[in-house]
Order: sequence, then C-alpha cells, then structure tokens
Amino acid sequence: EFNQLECTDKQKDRMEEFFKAKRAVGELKQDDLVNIYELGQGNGGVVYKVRHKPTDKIMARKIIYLEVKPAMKNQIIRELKVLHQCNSPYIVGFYGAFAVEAQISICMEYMDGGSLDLILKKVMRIPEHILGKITVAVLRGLSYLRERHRIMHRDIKPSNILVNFQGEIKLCDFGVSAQLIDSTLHTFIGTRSYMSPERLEGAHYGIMSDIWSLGLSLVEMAVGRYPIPPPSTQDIDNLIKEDPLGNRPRPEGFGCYKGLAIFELMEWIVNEAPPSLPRSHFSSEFCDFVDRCLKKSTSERADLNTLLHHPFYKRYEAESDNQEVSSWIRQACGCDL
Ligand SMILES: O=c1[nH]ccc2cc(OC[C@@H]3CCNC3)c(Cl)cc12
Repeated sequence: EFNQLECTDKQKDRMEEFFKAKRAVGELKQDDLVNIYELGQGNGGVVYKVRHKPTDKIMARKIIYLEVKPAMKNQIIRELKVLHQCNSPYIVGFYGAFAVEAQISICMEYMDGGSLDLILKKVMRIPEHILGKITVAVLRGLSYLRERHRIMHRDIKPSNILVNFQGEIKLCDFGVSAQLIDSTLHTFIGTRSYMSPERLEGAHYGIMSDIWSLGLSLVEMAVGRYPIPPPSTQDIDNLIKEDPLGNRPRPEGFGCYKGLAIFELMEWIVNEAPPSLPRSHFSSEFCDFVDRCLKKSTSERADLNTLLHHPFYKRYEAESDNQEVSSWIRQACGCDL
C-alpha cells in the first residue's frame, strides 16, 4: 500500500526544483526583497508576494510584528531553522527567516492559488471530490510532521491550507517554534475557532486536536460557511439548492450571518453537539469521515492512522495526478484562460 510518507517521481522532481531555487537564493536579506502586493492577513501577521531581486524568484513573505526581547527574537529565529528540514510535497517550501527590529520575516514558497479561506470567499463551496484531495494532502502533511518531526500542526484551518495552479495542496503556519507560539498566544484575534473542545477547556491536547480542526474545516468548506452554530438542514438545502454546482461567486453578505461572539462560540463547541454533514447532499463515506473527526471526546475521535484507512481517504489517495484539482483551482480563481 502507498506509504503516505513516500513521494511519486513527479513529487520528487518538484522538490528537487525547489531545492535548486533555494540554493540559488542562499542567505535571505531584507534589502534583497521587494514587495509586490499583500496576499492576506491573519495568523498574527501579514503575508506579501515578494520578489527576491538577485534571483528574480517570487516568494511569499510573512511578517510578524513582535515586541520581544532580543534574546527571545534570536531564539525564535533559531527555532524556525527547523523549517529547513521540513521537506514534503504537502508542506509549503521554506526559503528562510530573519529578524529586523520588531519584525520577523518568514519567506516561503509562493502558492499562486492562495489559501482556501480566500478561495471560499470567491466560490460558494468546495465540491466533495476536491475536498477528498484536500483531505489526502492534510492527512499526509500531518503524518509527515508527526513521523519525521514529532510535532503536531496546532492550527489546521482553511487559511493554513494553500493551493497552486499545478493542483498541489500544502500546509503552512504549523507550530514549529515553541517561543513563537508562546509570544503570540496572548495576541489571538479572530471571530472563529477551529480549536477542539479539549483545547478550549485548557486540557492537554495533541494531534487529536488537529483531527477535530480538520473535521470542522471540511464541514465549513463543504457547506460554505463556518458551521457553528450548525446550520439547519433547511439552511443547507438553501445553500446548496440555489447553487448546486457551488461555483457561482458569493453574493455580498452571504454566509456572514450574524454569528455568535467568539466566547459564545467557544462555549457552544464545548457544550453542544458537534456539527455534521447532511447525508442528503454528501456521500455517506464523507459524512462518516467528518463524524469521526468531530467526536467531542478524544477517546472516541478517530486518530491519524484510522483515518488513513477510512474509505473516504482511500477513495482519493490512489489518484496521483493533480489535473482535477488544477483545473478546479483555475476556474475558481477565474483563471481558466
Ligand atoms: O503563497 C503563499 N505562500 C505561503 C503562505 C501564504 C499565505 C497566504 O495567505 C494567508 C492569509 C491568512 C488568512 N487569509 C490569507 C497566501 Cl494568500 C499565499 C501564501
């Protein structure tokens, strides 16, 4: 069976290409980078599309503003160096990190399809067969981080899953630097939480918390809105009936229902039943997959290995070409020229 840590020849070639480009770039310096435009905000920083002048290489640069003591800043830069060893077809490439005054810059592989939260803003929903490929990439990315680096992601959500026009799907913004995590914990801003009940309750949490976040992200991307409080079956029928293919651009104000305040939302996640997918619109394997990810008790929740043997994962892990995702991303970005 396909060991989720092995790569196809095509994936090996693409990673070799990246290493070659990275060697040409060498040591990153602030003055060698020029901003092209802002790609997005969130996760404690702003991400820019930048050009590395000496090599003309296009990169994504995340800038995090941190008022920390120099000793802590140096520790963060030192810990981020582990990213040089994080090489997988399912993890976004890393060129390097550096600090200038209160700014920490993390330079990464540019993904021209952007992050899935931005894609969701453009289309109504993501179809099940694309979510199947996303699931394969996320589970393989989580396996890689656990098997090779003994770390969990800590922040699985649509905005940390990136896609490109070649149809590749990769994870970014995982918690590799303990100091960076500590320094940014108090700065949480946001109106939604993908955190698991046990994590919200302050209990110990681990990889099983990433599984919950994956389940919640899949329900959101399948239905087309953040799924807490759970949309009624009527809501879902309206969401899907009015646009069965889920490709019409989102009308203004759609989906940003008058949501719960963030604290009420966290209370809901801890106290109420988890969201689920309606079997009327999604395959039973997909519904069962998210149900196993969204068990509130970690002892009932499926772990990574169980999910790697689930029929929903099995249905998509065999396909090795990215063609289907590539054409869907292009049409979603309105770029199928
Ligand atoms: O191309 C990218 N490479 C690495 C990170 C990255 C992050 C991005 O967006 C992240 C923000 C966070 C919240 N919404 C979008 C985009 Cl839009 C492209 C890239």
